[in-house]
Amino acid sequence: MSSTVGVLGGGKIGEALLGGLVSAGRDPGSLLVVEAVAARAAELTERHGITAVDVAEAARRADVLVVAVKPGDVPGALDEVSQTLGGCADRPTVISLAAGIPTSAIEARLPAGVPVVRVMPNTPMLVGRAMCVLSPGAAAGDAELAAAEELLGAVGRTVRVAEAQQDLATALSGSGPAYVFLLAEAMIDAGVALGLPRPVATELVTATVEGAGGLLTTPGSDGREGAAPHPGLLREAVTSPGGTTAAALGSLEADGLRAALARAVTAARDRSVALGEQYG
Ligand SMILES: NC(=O)C1=CN([C@@H]2O[C@H](COP(=O)(O)OP(=O)(O)OC[C@H]3O[C@@H](n4cnc5c(N)ncnc54)[C@H](OP(=O)(O)O)[C@@H]3O)[C@@H](O)[C@H]2O)C=CC1
Ligand SMILES: O=C(O)[C@@H]1CCC=N1
Repeated sequence: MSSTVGVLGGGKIGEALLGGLVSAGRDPGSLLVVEAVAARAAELTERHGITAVDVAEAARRADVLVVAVKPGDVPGALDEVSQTLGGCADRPTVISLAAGIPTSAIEARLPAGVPVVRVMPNTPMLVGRAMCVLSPGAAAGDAELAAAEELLGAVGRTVRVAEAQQDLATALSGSGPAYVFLLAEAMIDAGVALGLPRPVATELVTATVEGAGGLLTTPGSDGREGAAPHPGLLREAVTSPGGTTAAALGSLEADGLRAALARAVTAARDRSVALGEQYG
């Protein structure tokens, strides 16, 4: 029998996890959601066949309790969990998806010894293509970390990092899908501005992003066997001498795209640190 997973917060990332797990074949009967907005809870129940419960029931029944509320709501949600867990012999592993909040701050609000794993996921989880970055807290051993990896491995890839690197992981893979969506949106708008019908521009760009992602993740696609594809080599393969791509890349470099991205990732990293200081 599969373990019971309770998710606190049925928002964007909570649904990406729940929906991704159901799509990956998990029994919806093993999934609980605690959602503050009743209409949203009903929507999730209807859409994914999962069960909406209150926080006390989730804390009592879940083997794994996933915290998927906004960073500012984490202290309040953990206090509610803690009240229930105080009277429970069996305690779940707590997986926190909240940006910025250190495991030490989560542990401090829970009964002593509750294992905590900090995870930075991303929304491609909904379609089984998440990047989940994991760091164990003080009371999480190999068994809890392996269980978290097994759970999240069903909806994408997992990687372990030292907790000190979580804010940077948040800036790259947590927020990263939004950078790609912005790029896609801007490309579509440019195509429309130059005369393509929007549906055609959208199909061209989305297929291009998907295809480029396929090259980036297919070993040997840059002509080198046995090594991870290098983005620079893949870009060179598109760039004919004196051609259209060189003209476009020259324009992007002149407009400072690389520096803009570096500043954006730094801003996201700094914001993650600040969220931890504010709510941790
Ligand atoms: N969205 C993303 O791509 C990612 C998000 N995260 C992290 O996941 C967390 C959630 O983000 P996201 O899903 O985008 O946020 P959302 O606001 O979409 O979802 C949070 C949901 O939780 C509800 N909620 C608030 N407090 C409680 C509570 N005590 N019990 C039950 N439900 C509650 C909120 O209701 P209400 O609206 O009424 O407050 C809301 O519906 C954040 O900590 C974020 O840092 C991590 C990686 C990626
Ligand atoms: O924007 C945020 O704060 C969250 C964390 C990473 C992605 N979304």
